[in-house]
Amino acid sequence: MNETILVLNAGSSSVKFGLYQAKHSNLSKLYQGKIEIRGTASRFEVRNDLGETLWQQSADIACHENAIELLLRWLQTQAGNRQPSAVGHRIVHGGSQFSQPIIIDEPILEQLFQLVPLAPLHQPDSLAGIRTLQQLRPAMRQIACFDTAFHHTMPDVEQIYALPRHLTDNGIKRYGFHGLSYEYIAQILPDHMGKQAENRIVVAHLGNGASLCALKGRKSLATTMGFTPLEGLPMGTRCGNLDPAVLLYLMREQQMNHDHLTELLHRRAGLLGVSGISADMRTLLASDHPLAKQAVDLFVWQICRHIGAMAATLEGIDGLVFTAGIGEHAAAIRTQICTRLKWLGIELNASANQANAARISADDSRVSVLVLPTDEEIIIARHTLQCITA
Ligand SMILES: Nc1ncnc2c1ncn2[C@@H]1O[C@H](COP(=O)(O)OP(=O)(O)O)[C@@H](O)[C@H]1O
Ligand SMILES: CC(=O)OP(=O)(O)O
Ligand SMILES: [Mg+2]
Repeated sequence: MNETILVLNAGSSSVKFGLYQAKHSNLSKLYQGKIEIRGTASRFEVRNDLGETLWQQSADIACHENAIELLLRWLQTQAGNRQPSAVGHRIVHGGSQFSQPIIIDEPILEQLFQLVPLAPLHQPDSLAGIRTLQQLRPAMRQIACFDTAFHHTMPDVEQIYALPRHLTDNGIKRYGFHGLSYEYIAQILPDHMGKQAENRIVVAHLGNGASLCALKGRKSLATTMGFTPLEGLPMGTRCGNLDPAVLLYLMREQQMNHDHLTELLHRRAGLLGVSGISADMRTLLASDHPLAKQAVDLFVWQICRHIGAMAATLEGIDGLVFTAGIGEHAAAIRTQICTRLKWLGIELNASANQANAARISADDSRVSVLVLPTDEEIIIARHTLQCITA
């Protein structure tokens, strides 16, 4: 058995990818990289198995399909005979139907298309990627790995909204997302915390999309995202929690229809909407504009509130883990969060935090605070390998 597996992780602001060589059940990484989709300021980066930068270029990329085409061209010219024989996709919404990775066929793809309205920033791009590959590489097996799957362990009270029963029965309930990232963190947590990993842990996945997950026994007990990746924290361009009556008001008083509201809540709100400057945390932190500061303040304020709620759900907190673009790199944001959460028993080690070290809590901190780079791609590669060898 010798397979080369390509992993595609379509995020809301990027396509991350990995190429892995599978020999029997062993996976070794060949390349990992990222295409940041920022129009004319887009960047394409590839690292080798040691994490060293192998390739960097700026690019003009308008959408995820452009990004995948660029990646396939790069693989064709640079990856020699290591061309992928299977591809694993991160699929953000699996609805009630999918709780396990699955080989994609036409009926499954049709079911996934029906979930597009439930993840408008992600699902269309991942599914377009699947269609592109079906056309360009028809022989390649394609596997779907779901962001929602990890949260199937959440208790019913966490999954339901206070809505009439028939709506819950129709699938209008809380699914949770970033599950492939939480699955990775849950797997590596014992390496950093030993037996404490089984205790009450809050993971903060803070990227362009942002959510929290309460882990107990390394399983998901609660999360901030719900029916769609719009609920919970404010994000790059998403509003997070909102009084639903705001929508009723906008529909009635400003004649906003479904398309206006989708655009407003998913693409024009969040850090971008509040600052009027950018959805990108790097830009906001570098700006001295008062509205950039207010957007960052709101982000931190809401994260702290929700970490408090997660700790209440867990009946205490023993560990806090930061991950994803902002969580892994923005020391200033971690400082602001941890300073406000001192009352929970969190003490930061300032120099470790500045260095993005794995453990950033002070030795006498009751709560361990960690920074753990996520790796959704390796989780997808493992699931993909299991699926094609099953
Ligand atoms: N060095 C950094 N400092 C602050 N924020 C950063 C840094 N690097 C990346 N980010 C932020 O991380 C976010 C993207 O996170 P990421 O997890 O890659 O997103 P996604 O997977 O949703 O596309 C952006 O808001 C970006 O500004
Ligand atoms: C679910 C989600 O918001 O994903 P991302 O953060 O990659 O956009
Ligand atoms: Mg992401």
